[in-house]
Amino acid sequence: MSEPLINYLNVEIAQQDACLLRNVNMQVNAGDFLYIIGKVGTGKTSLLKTIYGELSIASGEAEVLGSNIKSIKRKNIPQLRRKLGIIFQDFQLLTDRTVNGNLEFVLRATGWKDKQEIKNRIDEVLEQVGMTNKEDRFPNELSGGEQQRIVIARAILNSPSIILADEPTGNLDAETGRKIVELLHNISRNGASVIMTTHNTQLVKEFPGLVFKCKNNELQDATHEFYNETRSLNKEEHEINESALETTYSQAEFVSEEEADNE
Ligand SMILES: Nc1ncnc2c1ncn2[C@@H]1O[C@H](COP(=O)(O)OP(=O)(O)OP(=O)(O)O)[C@@H](O)[C@H]1O
Repeated sequence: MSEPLINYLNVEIAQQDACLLRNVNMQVNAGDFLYIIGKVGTGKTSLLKTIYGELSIASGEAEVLGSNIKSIKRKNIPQLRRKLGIIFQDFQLLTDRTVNGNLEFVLRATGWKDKQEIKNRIDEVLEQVGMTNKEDRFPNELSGGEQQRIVIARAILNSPSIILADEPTGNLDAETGRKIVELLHNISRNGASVIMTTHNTQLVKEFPGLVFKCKNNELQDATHEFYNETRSLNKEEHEINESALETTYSQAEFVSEEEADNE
């Protein structure tokens, strides 16, 4: 099997000397779809920041696309970031440019020169995110969901092998959020790895992936806990008939999620 795209070994992540996560062990392989969940302030965003070189790791060993994150030189960070697609919840499109202008800006900044190639690539990514015919719109002429699609289009322009999405559905209504996660899943099916932080456990259930939870200063593998549904049922519930079981389970799930959030 090929090397993981991201390999973290016993990494400690801190903000201003306050330890957020310790002993982080995380391997991300091509095509993985990985959710990072956890309560507010538990270090999800900080973890993503270490991947794109915005925050140094406090200790341990970390490699991202062959770069050693601990020893990487500041001048080499832009080069690493060009191989990543980064998506934030506040869209950060340039408001004084059209969709086309936003996408062209990134392509030119990353070395694209040929006018026709630029046009073709913009057409391709807009098609991929279902936004053809919107290239002349300014960001304020688009809905939140449409803006987020353009941000995703921008993130995939240079065919990154890793996409980092920090709460990409945070500002969107439930249905639009679903469509965005569906789109990210489709992109990962084409080979990119996606790492997405979220508070929306419903989406995590609906679109399965690997699940890591920031809790008690650790990054815990919660994948099994999420998808092994029978685990949250007690013995009595197993004895009731099948259709009642389904209803009971969705309630039990809801309660246990709330309990988890209230911990
Ligand atoms: N630049 C910074 N300087 C100092 N402390 C910071 C900085 N950024 C974040 N922190 C602190 O680090 C902790 C973790 O923040 P982080 O943004 O990683 O959490 P999170 O799990 O992503 O939270 P949320 O769910 O609210 O997005 C918080 O207590 C936060 O106040």
